[in-house]
Amino acid sequence: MKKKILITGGAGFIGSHVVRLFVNKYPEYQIVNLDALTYAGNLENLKDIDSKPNYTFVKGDITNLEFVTELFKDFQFDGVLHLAAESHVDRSISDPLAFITTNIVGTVNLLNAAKEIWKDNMEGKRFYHISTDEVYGSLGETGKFLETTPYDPRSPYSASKASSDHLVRAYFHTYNMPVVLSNCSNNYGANQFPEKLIPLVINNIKNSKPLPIYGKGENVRDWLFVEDHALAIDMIYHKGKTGETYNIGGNNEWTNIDLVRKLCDIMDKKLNQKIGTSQKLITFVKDRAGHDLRYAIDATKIKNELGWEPSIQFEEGFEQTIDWYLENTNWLENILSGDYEKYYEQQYDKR
Ligand SMILES: Cc1cn([C@H]2C[C@H](O)[C@@H](COP(=O)(O)OP(=O)(O)O[C@H]3O[C@H](CO)[C@@H](O)[C@H](O)[C@H]3O)O2)c(=O)[nH]c1=O
Repeated sequence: MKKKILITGGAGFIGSHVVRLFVNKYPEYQIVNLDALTYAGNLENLKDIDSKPNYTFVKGDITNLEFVTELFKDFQFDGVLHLAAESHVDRSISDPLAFITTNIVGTVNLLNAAKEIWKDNMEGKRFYHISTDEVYGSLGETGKFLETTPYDPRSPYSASKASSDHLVRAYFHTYNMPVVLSNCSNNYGANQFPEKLIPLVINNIKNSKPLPIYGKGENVRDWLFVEDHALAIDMIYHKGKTGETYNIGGNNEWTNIDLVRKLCDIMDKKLNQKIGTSQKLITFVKDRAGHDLRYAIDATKIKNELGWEPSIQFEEGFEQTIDWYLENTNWLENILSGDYEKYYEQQYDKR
């Protein structure tokens, strides 16, 4: 019988790349994509694979325990890759409760449902929790996050993810749940909702709108191509050690202002504009509350134990990403027809 794998949040940004990889690479698995299709989830992201025989989509909310319990009973999953989450830091500042509910309660619902169907035999089962490097807090100008770095989350978003990480580990220690975790740095690539820095800047340049830079733009992020993240997830799901955590990063640090300037120059070339045109749109705005200064990942463990390292050079991935957003204007228009415009105006008004 085919192994049944549940991927939560599969219609979202990172989730859609993981679903595509698993559906194409593992015809011997039945992949079930569970997604609530909130503002950032979009089935258009998966239209190339949605008629494959080993793929099933289920619309549903992980915060609904009854629904989750029934789903696990019906499908009897062998494995879970849990990516469903509220993920935008700014939204967590205006509405923390949504993050607590989805990221913490939602994770516990999945853990409980898996525990229930696996209680007699955990052999060959796996619960993989996909998380963020933001749980480690903020670095100064030097140093990197290791798997042993103490947790120090500073936004409602990162606190909710830290909490869910702790709960997943608690289920490992208390109930012997066969768990594995990973914490990844900032991702870029196709399908990312344009509230995040890179697609937001691309979209705003296209529409000659201001490019809001929080504070002085000196905050540093470590950028990883999303398809490389999906490959790391595949490796960890299949080869990671039970109970372990793996940090994933791009070894590719940029200050926000340098990244945005680079993006502006590439966009000018692509739009046949004079170099410097897009940079004029850069607007320094009030800083994000509690804005973490720097994230950087030490990805030695995953390299040494599993042989993973980023395969796509930043220049190549970045160019590919920009082209994707320029070519997929319908995707941008469709996803923006939801609540984004309203949200964006509210964020911007506050500054
Ligand atoms: C949206 C926006 C962001 N920024 C800044 C804030 C951050 O320092 C940097 C990137 O912002 P964001 O794209 O929102 O991403 P960030 O807060 O780093 O968090 C991302 O990366 C995390 C991993 O580090 C993920 O866990 C989060 O889900 C993901 O949203 O750019 C601006 O200066 N202006 C903006 O308009």
